[in-house]
Amino acid sequence: MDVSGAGGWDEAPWKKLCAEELEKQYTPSKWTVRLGAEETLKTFSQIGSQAWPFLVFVHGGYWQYGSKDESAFMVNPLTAQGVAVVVVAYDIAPKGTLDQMVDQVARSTVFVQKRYPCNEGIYLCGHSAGAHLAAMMLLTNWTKHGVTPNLRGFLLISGIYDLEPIVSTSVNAPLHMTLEGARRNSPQWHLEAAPVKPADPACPVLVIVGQHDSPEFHRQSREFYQRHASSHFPAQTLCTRGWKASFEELHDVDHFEIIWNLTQEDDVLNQVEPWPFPLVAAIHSGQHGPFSPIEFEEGSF
Ligand SMILES: N[C@@H](CC(=O)c1ccccc1NC=O)C(=O)O
Repeated sequence: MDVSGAGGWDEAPWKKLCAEELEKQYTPSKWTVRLGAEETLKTFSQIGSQAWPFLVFVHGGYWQYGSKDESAFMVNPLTAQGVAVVVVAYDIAPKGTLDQMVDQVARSTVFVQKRYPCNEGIYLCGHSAGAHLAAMMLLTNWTKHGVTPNLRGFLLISGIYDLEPIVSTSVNAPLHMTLEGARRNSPQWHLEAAPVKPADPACPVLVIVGQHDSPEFHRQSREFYQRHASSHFPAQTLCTRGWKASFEELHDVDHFEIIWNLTQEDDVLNQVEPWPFPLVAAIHSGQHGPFSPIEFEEGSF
């Protein structure tokens, strides 16, 4: 078939247009009827940047088991109430080292900020080893990441904040942490060593432990939150470091029930009172959502 325009075909209509008119024809924003071109493009580019609150969840599993795919259990109660939920993937041991996992969670948080710059706050929530990784974000120097995430709250559930005791347990077999590596990745020790102050002093940090968590888990949470007379740590704690921290022992739950309960819409963690976060206001205002869960692989940005 002859498509050249020769051989009896009419000349293609667009060929009759001058360069300027052709340009206009192929610039859709010049044809909008309600908003101006610039405003339309700006509005459109923000469709994917809605002003939602984001809950970024970091799963536990002693840095060696668990995955994002098994850890989306809190998505429905939260998305139903207008909170976008991000379930973070990170390379567990033996593939990943503690340093890498900490960096991956930082980069995942930065991803959310860059992808959704209009977010109404990023709330970091972690369970167990995930609470440790989330807690490391309290001490992250964001300048090297090019953006400071809009962190508005931390929910640290049954976490470990001093990794030194872990070095002496079987948990360390696949982790290969040295004492130095353990300290480097211990938020409890960073509170003392690094002169990091909260970027937003109003950012609340809720440290939660289950009533039936072991005494060592209780001690870890309490001492991260606030110094006790018997503490062997240096003087700094979340409270003395200027964080708006609070501590909660959740009644009659163990290390696992404390997080299973997040699947329940009427669970205490999903209700107003123990959450000192503005997230609660967003959850209960009903002005957001419903939304789909957002999941992404670290490194996809
Ligand atoms: N091996 C551990 C399991 C464990 O600690 C765990 C399991 C699932 C999710 C979190 C866990 N702990 C910390 O990250 C245990 O037997 O208790």
